[in-house]
Amino acid sequence: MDILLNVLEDKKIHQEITISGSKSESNRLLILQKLFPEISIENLSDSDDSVHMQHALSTQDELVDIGHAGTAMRFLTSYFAVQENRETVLTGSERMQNRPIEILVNALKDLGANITYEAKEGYPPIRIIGKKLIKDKAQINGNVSSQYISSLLLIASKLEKGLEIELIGKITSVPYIKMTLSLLTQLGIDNKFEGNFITVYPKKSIHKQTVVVESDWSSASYFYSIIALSEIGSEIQLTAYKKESLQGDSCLAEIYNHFGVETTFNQNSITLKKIKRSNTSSLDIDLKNAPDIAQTIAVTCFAERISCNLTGLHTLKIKETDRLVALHDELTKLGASIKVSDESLHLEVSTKINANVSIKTYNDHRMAMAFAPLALRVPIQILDAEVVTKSYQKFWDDMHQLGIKIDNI
Ligand SMILES: O=C(O)C1=C[C@@H](OP(=O)(O)O)[C@@H](O)[C@H](O)C1
Ligand SMILES: C=C(OP(=O)(O)O)C(=O)O
Repeated sequence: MDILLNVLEDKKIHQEITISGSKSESNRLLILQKLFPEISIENLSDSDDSVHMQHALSTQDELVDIGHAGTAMRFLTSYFAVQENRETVLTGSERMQNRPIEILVNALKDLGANITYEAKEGYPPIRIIGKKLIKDKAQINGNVSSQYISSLLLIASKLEKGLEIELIGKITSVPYIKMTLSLLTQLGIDNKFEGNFITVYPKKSIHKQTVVVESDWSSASYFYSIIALSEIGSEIQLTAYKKESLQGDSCLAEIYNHFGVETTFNQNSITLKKIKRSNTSSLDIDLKNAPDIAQTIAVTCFAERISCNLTGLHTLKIKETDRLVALHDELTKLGASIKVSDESLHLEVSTKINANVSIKTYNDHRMAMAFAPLALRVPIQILDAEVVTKSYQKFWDDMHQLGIKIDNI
């Protein structure tokens, strides 16, 4: 489905939007619920990635296909490794078969797991013969994806002696590791993170409890961008959010101050308000702790004529697409002057934004959603717009609710 977003004429926005639960929290809790049936979950994410996770956890089929869902691929690798008497072939989309998994597989094999590659060494599909793991110490490289670490942490309390993990090298996407540990703590599973060592203590069962998932902050980023581009006085209220978030992307509230967007925390929601024109001409932001909002910020800077230097982006090359190349190519079509390296992006101030450009999305939900706010400036075409469902089912309905007229092309 290719679509045209017409220019939003009335840029004074006043709307309320409800966003579904965080896909990161949801996919952790779905694994934990399978290990500890005492857990009930509220405000679960309705994303494709969480649907894939639920399906994978309920089927008895040998072949489990998780589509594009990185968290499902990584978290289920450890989960199936400890399912005794079960053999699983875990696979995903063509892109998933090119997203590396070797670091996690090696750590699990060191713990005693039986995992082999069905095709390319180091990549899905993988064959997992579930068994009891008896070792309690692992080492893992922390610089490629934090999901490998969260994956081990999620099963750790069910190992006989728990697990001590030594993280080697620099650690990336740390808030996602802390999210995993905070959820364990909330459930009553003891753990500690000191220096480069994380320990999770064994736990057989927990108290019956309900966990309410906070709504997804990465999804909120597109509304931050829209408010940044809107008229002064515009407001969007988003539910259900809280100040003490487990999600690292809640740093949006601070970052978007630079664009004149103020965040107010209400009881169960946030209000984003455009309070002033941005007086920033250049931004320098390290996003190693919040890689998923890099595309949103780059597009906001381009539209707001702010130059930016985004660093800490080394994980972007192995996400749904190579996001650095995708951003470079699509922003260039719009008239941007942009340079990327393997871990950074530098954008100069552009004098104009080309209209009616077709944005390719490369099977990446965030490419479609990050470019959508440009409809506050120029008409823009988004190709394969249905990709958004990976994380945000009703994204285009919500854009329509804001007043953006959308035509199929
Ligand atoms: O653990 C998680 O839920 C996630 C961790 C991050 O991945 P990396 O650790 O690979 O950067 C993030 O980009 C992804 O969208 C979700
Ligand atoms: C990188 C992402 O997801 P995953 O790695 O879980 O596929 C994302 O949602 O931006």
